[in-house]
Amino acid sequence: MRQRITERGLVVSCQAYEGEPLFGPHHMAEMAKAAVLGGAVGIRANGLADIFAVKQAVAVPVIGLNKRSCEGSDVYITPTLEDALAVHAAGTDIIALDGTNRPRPDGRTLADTVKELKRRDILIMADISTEEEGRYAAQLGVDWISTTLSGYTPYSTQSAEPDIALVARLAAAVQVPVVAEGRYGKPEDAKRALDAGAQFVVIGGAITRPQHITERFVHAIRESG
Ligand SMILES: CC(=O)N[C@H](C=O)[C@@H](O)[C@H](O)[C@H](O)COP(=O)(O)O
Repeated sequence: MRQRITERGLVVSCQAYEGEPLFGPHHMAEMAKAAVLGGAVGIRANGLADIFAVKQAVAVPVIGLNKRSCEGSDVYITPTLEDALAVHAAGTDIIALDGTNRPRPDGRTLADTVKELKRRDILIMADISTEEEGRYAAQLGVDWISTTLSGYTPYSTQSAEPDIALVARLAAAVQVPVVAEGRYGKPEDAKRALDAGAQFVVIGGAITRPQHITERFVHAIRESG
């Protein structure tokens, strides 16, 4: 039985890139266990092997995606219907996919893709970058709208800070639950996003990428010294 995330709270995104010390399903599954011990209400995981391992390791719902760059398309978060079905087959509870209306590598529109997944009763989180994209994805019938891509498309707000204003605008505009994601580095920002109307906040690097956490401390020490 695939699980929904019904609670308000924190979801931890456990992702490492190839070449990083923590890359690999074993490390990500252990990271997920640690996140759940800390109170996470869900885990976000990338890649089929990581999704499978994380599902075995924790009982909370898992949001799965498959990041893949494809020639001729800027869409890389679960870019095709085939990717989405593979993520589903790996056991994920919720599929995260690019929720923008940009051309997709398989030639399907976002609407076609959502329709096919909904026909199979699959839970979908749409990763969007603007209010307009969020409104459109909500209209298509996705289950969550996440601000994941704000700052990562050339036409969205560019900032080093999380886009809490977008969370607030979406929460007022759509009936679908809104997720705050992207550049949440401080607990007080996560709290502000929930106060702005997010159902939950997804935090990645600030919790699960020790090399970046270390770098932040090292820079702060250098600046002060
Ligand atoms: C833009 C994009 O590709 N975001 C990815 C989505 O899965 C991940 O690289 C992020 O780590 C995740 O969204 C959490 O964000 P942050 O690591 O900033 O807390």
